Amino acid sequence: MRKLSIVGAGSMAEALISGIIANGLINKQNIWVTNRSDRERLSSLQKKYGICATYDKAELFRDADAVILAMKPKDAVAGLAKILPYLPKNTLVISVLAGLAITSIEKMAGRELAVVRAMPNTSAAIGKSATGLAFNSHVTDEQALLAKKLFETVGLAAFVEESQLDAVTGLSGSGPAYIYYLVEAMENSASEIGLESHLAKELIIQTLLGAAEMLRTSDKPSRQLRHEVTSPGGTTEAGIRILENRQVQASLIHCIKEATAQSKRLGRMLSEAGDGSSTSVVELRERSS
Ligand SMILES: NC(=O)C1=CN([C@@H]2O[C@H](COP(=O)(O)OP(=O)(O)OC[C@H]3O[C@@H](n4cnc5c(N)ncnc54)[C@H](O)[C@@H]3O)[C@@H](O)[C@H]2O)C=CC1
Ligand SMILES: O=C(O)[C@@H]1CCC=N1
Repeated sequence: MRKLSIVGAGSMAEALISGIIANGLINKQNIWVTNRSDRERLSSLQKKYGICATYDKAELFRDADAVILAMKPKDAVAGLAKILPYLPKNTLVISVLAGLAITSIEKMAGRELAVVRAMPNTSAAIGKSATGLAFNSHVTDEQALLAKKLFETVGLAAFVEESQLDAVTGLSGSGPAYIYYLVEAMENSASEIGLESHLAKELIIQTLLGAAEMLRTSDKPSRQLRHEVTSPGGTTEAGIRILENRQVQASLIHCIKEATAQSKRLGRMLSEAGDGSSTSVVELRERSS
């Protein structure tokens, strides 16, 4: 790829930039980035990665093979209205926005576009994202492979049907937050059970790494691995009984379903907003709560 342009310069954009550069997929001077107005943020990215930054849309998009959309969904409609008219005809559009359907992007552009919709997660920052990718019929085989390669620089990438992307968002897009939530609870318990916080953190991290590696390398299903930790009449059994009594597993399933539903709602809201409706993200959140 000769040139990649990124619209939005937040955490997801930075994670992708660092992965792409570390893997040498694109020369850093050919990666361009912009944001809404935070010049300081752009210049810090420029200094840190040696990439280019601009507010000039013609310069940003000139000869770009691909453009990554990486603003927040709430900024999508206004942001896209400003940039879509400047997109060169054959440029591949890659959106990482939660919920935003490929047809909504095409509708907002008012023309046919080659669009890849991707859902990575923040572990992209350390090359460990789990990314789902879908694309429309205007995307060539070469473009689809390029998009996959791009996300493979930041971890695992797999093609899915676009209809599955809300589920990917609810499961692995938001997934790191669920794990951090669990870790918060483990950390908070440490002081109550008499462990010093630094030691507790090391024990927690190693426990997570070990469990993740067991899941990755063992043929045994997660349920069996759990049973192997759980001695009859032992400590794990006593602890898990509390989780079962409080329906923690059912709550987690509910959590993932709700995140998936929110991705769908965001998609509908963005589609309506793109059509000129005045529904805001805040209104949507209120409606769904
Ligand atoms: N943070 C996460 O865990 C994940 C986020 N995503 C998606 O990535 C997108 C970005 O998320 P973050 O990086 O976390 O957000 P962020 O808030 O860190 O960054 C958003 C960036 O977009 C820029 N922006 C806003 N309006 C703009 C406009 N009109 N033109 C140009 N730039 C504009 C902002 O200045 C900011 O640099 C979201 O759509 C989110 O759904 C996807 C997967 C995981
Ligand atoms: O919370 C969100 O909406 C974004 C999408 C997936 C993770 N973070």
